[in-house]
Amino acid sequence: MQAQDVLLSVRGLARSVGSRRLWQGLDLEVRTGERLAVSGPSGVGKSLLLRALAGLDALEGGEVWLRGKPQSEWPMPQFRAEVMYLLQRPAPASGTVGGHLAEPFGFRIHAGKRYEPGEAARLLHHLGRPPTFMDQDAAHLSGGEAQVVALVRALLLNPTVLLLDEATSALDAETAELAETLLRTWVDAGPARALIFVSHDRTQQERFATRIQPLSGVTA
Ligand SMILES: Nc1ncnc2c1ncn2[C@@H]1O[C@H](COP(=O)(O)OP(=O)(O)OP(=O)(O)O)[C@@H](O)[C@H]1O
Repeated sequence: MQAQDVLLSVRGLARSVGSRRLWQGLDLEVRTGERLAVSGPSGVGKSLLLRALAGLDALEGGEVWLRGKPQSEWPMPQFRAEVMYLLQRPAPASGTVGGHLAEPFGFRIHAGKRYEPGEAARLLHHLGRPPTFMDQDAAHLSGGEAQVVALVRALLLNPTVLLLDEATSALDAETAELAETLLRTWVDAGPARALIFVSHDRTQQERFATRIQPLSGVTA
């Protein structure tokens, strides 16, 4: 593999909460085509690691790199358009599902992208949602439906790296596997895509990950 295959990496990352040091000297990287699982016991800092990778929390030590350039040198909106973080409980949305999916295409940072309703419908269909789902009230979705919408919204925006923080945890087993198929296809379609995910479901980790990185194993 070439150095340019590395899409996202961290070097020497440190994080404390209060007086407790969670990790320091943490190194990690994800390359084109990878589906990296970050594993570890509750409270080890998996979510905080994904938040650091996404540029959502200030770094205490170390540096995050995207495609060979430090996070600090990226305009943050552009960085966040390339490194997208999906959390377990997506923020409440308003309007219809279709409107919510189309909304970010009106943001300046996504100006070069075009909303394709047909593609949105195809992805929703793959995840078992009927055509009428587009007209449903986005504010009153179930936990699993909200995860489906968040996932489809992210895929439509086509980032470079997707960070999934228990982002399929509310889905039934069948839909979770359909989501994995969709994500696998998305990563493989490239040319330069990868994802990092956190899941408490050990069978999902083993089934879906191309590599598993134990967080405790990288703590200095
Ligand atoms: N904003 C915060 N302020 C203070 N402590 C925090 C904050 N966010 C997280 N923590 C603490 O940091 C530690 C790591 O949290 P994090 O959510 O990253 O763990 P995790 O490994 O994802 O856990 P889980 O598997 O239970 O989701 C926990 O002990 C948590 O209580």
